[in-house]
Amino acid sequence: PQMQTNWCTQNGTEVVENSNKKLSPHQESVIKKLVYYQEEFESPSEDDIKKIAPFPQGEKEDDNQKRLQHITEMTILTVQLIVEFSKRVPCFDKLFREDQITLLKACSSEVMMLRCSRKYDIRTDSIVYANNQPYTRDNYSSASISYVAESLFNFCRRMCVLKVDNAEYALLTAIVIFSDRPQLVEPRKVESIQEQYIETLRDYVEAKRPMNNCHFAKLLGILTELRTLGNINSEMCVSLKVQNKKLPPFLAEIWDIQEF
Ligand SMILES: Cc1nc(-c2ccccc2Cl)n(NC(=O)c2ccc3c(c2C)OCCO3)c1C(C)C
Repeated sequence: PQMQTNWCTQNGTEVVENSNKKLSPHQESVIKKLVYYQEEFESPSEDDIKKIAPFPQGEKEDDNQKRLQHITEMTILTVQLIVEFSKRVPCFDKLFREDQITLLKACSSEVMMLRCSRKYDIRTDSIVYANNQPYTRDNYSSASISYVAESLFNFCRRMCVLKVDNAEYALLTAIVIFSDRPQLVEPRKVESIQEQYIETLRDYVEAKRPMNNCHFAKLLGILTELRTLGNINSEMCVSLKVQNKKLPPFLAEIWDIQEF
């Protein structure tokens, strides 16, 4: 049935507007594909997790480095999943290899935060990740990076309140991937691809929640927040380096920790 929105005009006569714009078949198939690959590359496999050094239990001081090591190795596995997902996002293969790498380096920490928020459990106020170990508050504090945990968990709670569904997560991830970044060879091309994903998200939200016209705006607000969180991550990487808590080469390279 045609969903209808009744708008009352000043003099009280009713103007009936047809509100549910349908998604085009193309948009439907893009969303289906994104959600499929989002599930496919959601968490590291059991075997991969077995290869990671176990998270040291107990409160020994020097274990801080080992705890950070554990978080770092889990992050490396997750970033690799993000790379696999990106390769299957429509239009990503239309970009120069150079721009694909620029986009992946810049979006990986932001997509990581987005992934964490999908795993956030508001009841236990923790991020229930693959082996429900690495991204918990006390793991962050015992890895002596507790100061960022607060803003990560606040972000996760905000996402929870917004009740973002799988399709919205997948579209948001695509929009984050095709964000404007420094040194792109084809910035206009990346921008026009992003615009298509933003339009699809808008049409999806309109079709799903016709009366809620600020939900889409709130979803776009998430992008700004992610940009800030990603920047804090970069600053943290530099400060870890200064504290001589070296990050593995893989992360140092993708997060551009300059060898100074
Ligand atoms: C190995 C490693 N893995 C992560 C990470 C872990 C989970 C989500 C996103 C990221 Cl980037 N981080 N970054 C953070 O944990 C991190 C950094 C800054 C933040 C932040 C997080 C989660 O959260 C929001 C505020 O700023 C690190 C380092 C560099 C320790």
